[in-house]
Amino acid sequence: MAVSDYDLIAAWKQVLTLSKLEPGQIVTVLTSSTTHPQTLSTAMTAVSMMGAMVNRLDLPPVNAEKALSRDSLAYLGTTPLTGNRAAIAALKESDLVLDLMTLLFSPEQHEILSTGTKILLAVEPPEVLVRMVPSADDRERVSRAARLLEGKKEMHITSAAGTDLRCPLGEFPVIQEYGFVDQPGRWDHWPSGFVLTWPNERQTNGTLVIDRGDILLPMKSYAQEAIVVTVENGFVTHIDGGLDAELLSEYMASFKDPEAYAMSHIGWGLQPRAQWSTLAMYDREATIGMDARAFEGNFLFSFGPNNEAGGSRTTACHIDIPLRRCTVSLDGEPVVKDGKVLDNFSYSK
Ligand SMILES: O=c1ccc(O)c[nH]1
Repeated sequence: MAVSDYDLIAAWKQVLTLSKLEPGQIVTVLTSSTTHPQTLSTAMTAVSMMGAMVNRLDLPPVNAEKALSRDSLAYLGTTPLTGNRAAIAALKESDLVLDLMTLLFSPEQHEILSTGTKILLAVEPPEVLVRMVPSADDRERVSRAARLLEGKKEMHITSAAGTDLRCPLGEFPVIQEYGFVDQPGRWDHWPSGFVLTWPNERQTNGTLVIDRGDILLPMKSYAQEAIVVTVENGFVTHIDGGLDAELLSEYMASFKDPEAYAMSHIGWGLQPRAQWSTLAMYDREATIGMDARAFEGNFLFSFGPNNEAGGSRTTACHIDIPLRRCTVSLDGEPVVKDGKVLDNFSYSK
């Protein structure tokens, strides 16, 4: 559904206000060849309307010779910033970077954040941005879930489909994604609405069953039949099933990188305006699938990098898989039951 400039400018002003943008601050909008023109023009207009100074830094796309997909989250690590001292210097000097290109999981992103620069990723289509424009309620919902996760020793995930995975916790921080950057040095992603952390390195054991209807990203497909994934000491050792399992296996194997099989982030969805069914309404390349990552009550797990959380794994292969109908327990206490965020923590729309 098309969006008017008026509505998208209003959405940008809401996000920038929640991100505490001040008059006179410097904002750099980071773009590349896939940046949506309306997202770009309305971002620059909204920043100027709020009295901040706006730059645009346009960088050429990279990885074409390596990536098997045009999804900006499918091939990670090297970005147009890699080795680009002048561009990195400009972003470090900015108070806020609006990333309309995708730096996520890049080492350079951390270097820039460490100077206090805030980075907000926004690459979904305009109507998805407007539908899930973040709110203070989103932050409240996610931060309450984060407080539940802080300090816990184990996340145990089960499902009727057969998932039974134990993830010892404590080595990595809890990360909140609620769609705006209200603290210096914070990164966030608009749209989002989930809490995540990483399991202790090499300590996850058990089985993950990707059931019929669960979503594979960046494939952006709904599994047609169950895929059974075995995890031993933090790494995937078996991927069994039919064609979907074969496609996932072959894709991961194409990276020829053992780190691709490592457990990456785990957590659960908390965005009531995100829907499991949305992905079925879009062409594969029209979205990066944030509805799938954020719909309320999912169990979102991933394989591959952990540099986002301070780890050393920067593998280019990054798989995100949100499961429906799981029970997620923290030190024996369920926070999500059969895909429903528990009443004491559920949130009105
Ligand atoms: O916002 C995101 C997007 C992808 C991902 O793996 C984590 N967070």
